[in-house]
Amino acid sequence: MKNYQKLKGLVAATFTPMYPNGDIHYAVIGQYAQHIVDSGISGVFVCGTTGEFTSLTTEERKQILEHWVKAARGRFKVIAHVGSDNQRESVKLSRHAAETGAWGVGSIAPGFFKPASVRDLIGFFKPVAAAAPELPFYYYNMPSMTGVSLSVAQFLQEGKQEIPNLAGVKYTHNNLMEMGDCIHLDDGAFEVLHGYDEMLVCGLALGAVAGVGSTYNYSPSVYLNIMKAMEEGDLASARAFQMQSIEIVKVIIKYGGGVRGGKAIMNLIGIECGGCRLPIAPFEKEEYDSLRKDLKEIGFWGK
Ligand SMILES: CC(=O)N[C@@H]([C@@H](O)[C@H](O)[C@H](O)CO)[C@@H](O)CC(=O)C(=O)O
Repeated sequence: MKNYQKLKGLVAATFTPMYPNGDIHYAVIGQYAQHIVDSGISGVFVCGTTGEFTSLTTEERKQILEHWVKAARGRFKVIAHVGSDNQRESVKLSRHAAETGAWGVGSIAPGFFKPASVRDLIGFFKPVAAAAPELPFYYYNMPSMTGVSLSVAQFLQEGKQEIPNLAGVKYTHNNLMEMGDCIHLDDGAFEVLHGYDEMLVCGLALGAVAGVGSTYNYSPSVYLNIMKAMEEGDLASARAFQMQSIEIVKVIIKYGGGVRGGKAIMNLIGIECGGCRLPIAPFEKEEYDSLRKDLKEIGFWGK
């Protein structure tokens, strides 16, 4: 694996811009990338949950990644999510990510047929990571979606023996005890990327230094403020900013969660991400009016 600088700061889990008919609106990615630069975000995680990867074809995922790498122009790190229930598709995506010039790769566990053991999970990921041997590989742990609740610490320790480019884990779970364990495993040998935006302060308190999240796309300053306050040891301010994030997350939950609600907020801030693909329902005009009002009430647009 190449020598690389570990992740630090905010990594935005990107939305996939779409036209009203569901086709990918690739042209938006240039403007979106500039927004990422202007927001002070260090990287993007492309075609993950927020990017609706399960609703995209392999060819679309490749093209979306190519647009992001091109638009980034080295100004921020581009991590390709290459996960799939189909290991062979995942290998193809991983190889493509390396050829395209992605900075790193990540993969979620297969969730339909689930690995029964850590050994099986390692076996599943081994060729995927090996298809991009020079890039850091991150396990995307998200038991709420995959139903895979294997020990992450055990995966990291045993996985490192067989996956030389295993860099760490994108930890989207609220088991903070396990998360802390992973951060301190083998004297901090692994990167642990915090995954739940509404609890970022908890991950930072345990020693995480980077997070991957969907709400960073449209509220970067809230999270940059949390990071700054934590670095300065100003817990009261960090907590106050975290409460702002919680208010935002409460709003997106009301509108169907991070993908549906978040995409609608992106449209409201002027990055035309459009709607989601079914089975995520379209956003109605009246919902936009009500969302705008709810965001105003929590001071999203400023006082
Ligand atoms: C379950 C879920 O979608 N989690 C989000 C969070 O950013 C989430 O939207 C946020 O914490 C609000 O709950 C990210 O961890 C997902 C993510 O990184 C991705 O899109 O790959």
